[in-house]
Amino acid sequence: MPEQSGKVQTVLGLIEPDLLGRTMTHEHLTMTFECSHVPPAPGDEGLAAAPIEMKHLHWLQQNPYSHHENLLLSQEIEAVKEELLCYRKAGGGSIVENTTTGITRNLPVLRQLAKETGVHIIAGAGYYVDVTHSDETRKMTVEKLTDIIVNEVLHGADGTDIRCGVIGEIGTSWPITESEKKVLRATAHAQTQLGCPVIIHPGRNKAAPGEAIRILQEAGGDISKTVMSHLDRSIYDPQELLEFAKMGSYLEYDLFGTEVLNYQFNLDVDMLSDSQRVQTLAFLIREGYEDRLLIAHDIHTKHRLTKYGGHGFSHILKNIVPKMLSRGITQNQVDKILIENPKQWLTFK
Ligand SMILES: CCC(=O)NCCS(=O)(=O)O
Repeated sequence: MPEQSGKVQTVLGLIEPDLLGRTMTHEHLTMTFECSHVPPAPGDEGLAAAPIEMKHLHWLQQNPYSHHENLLLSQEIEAVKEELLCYRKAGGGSIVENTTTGITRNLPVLRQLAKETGVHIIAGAGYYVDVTHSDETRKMTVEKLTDIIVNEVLHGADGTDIRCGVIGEIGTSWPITESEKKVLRATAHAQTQLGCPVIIHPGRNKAAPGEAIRILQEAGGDISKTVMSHLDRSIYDPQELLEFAKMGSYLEYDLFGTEVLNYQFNLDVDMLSDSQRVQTLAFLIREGYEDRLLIAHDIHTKHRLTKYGGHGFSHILKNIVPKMLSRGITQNQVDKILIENPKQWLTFK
């Protein structure tokens, strides 16, 4: 039985699950997102190249992926540290940092932030979407990929002794590519060895979450210990959502704070507002899924930090929790979503 059994693995070492407290299960504290740059609309090239300023904020909030500098969250370590201190003051305890290979994971910075702020930080093992896979990664067998992921959890990643406490976010596109399928299978094999939590980033299509879960299932993964991220922009129809929920993964609404007219990555999607996210949580609770729900902000660009006029890491605790309570979700259910469910998911079997 690995030493992680019954514990949560943070970047500072193993902790008792009860120490986690309120937990955001999908955030980024340092990463780069140039792989997802969207060219600006004709005429907006000047805005896209201008420094971030108050007078451009509305444009930036609506076009976050067209501004190169905005994609470099890795430049904001001091601002993120300040945010984490505010998060603690607001009652936050832990954050799962989902940055995987391909989007500039920086484990020494995560360790430093955990030490300086007292927030428990759990780092992610594995690989982001295909477009970030190196030629070397693409050539690897499932066995080799499994070894690498297992090593990142048991011994440390990126040449450090800092150990990851979840596998993911494992990136998938739509359709899921051959290289991503191998990584999914390796994830399932590593999870079988380790009894650890897994978190998946689905492609931007309503069929994508189900397809990723099927691949994991066929490879022996433990779906009850797997989180499906980004449901906010993936499955809208209530019946289709319930069909997906029956597959048994955790259901994560992790784009709280993102309110946009046009979702740049898929213009067919009408992105949920925060009010609609709360309504969806209430719906899933009524349908019996309160033990499966998780929430977060998935901050991954500069403009969502308070330094740049964004909502920051405390938005859920300060604004969304009161809204949940005012819409018939009980304190006990809020605590399940923010404390108990993350604890169950993050504890190694
Ligand atoms: C690395 C951050 C990330 O993948 N965020 C998801 C953005 S979205 O696909 O849900 O728009």
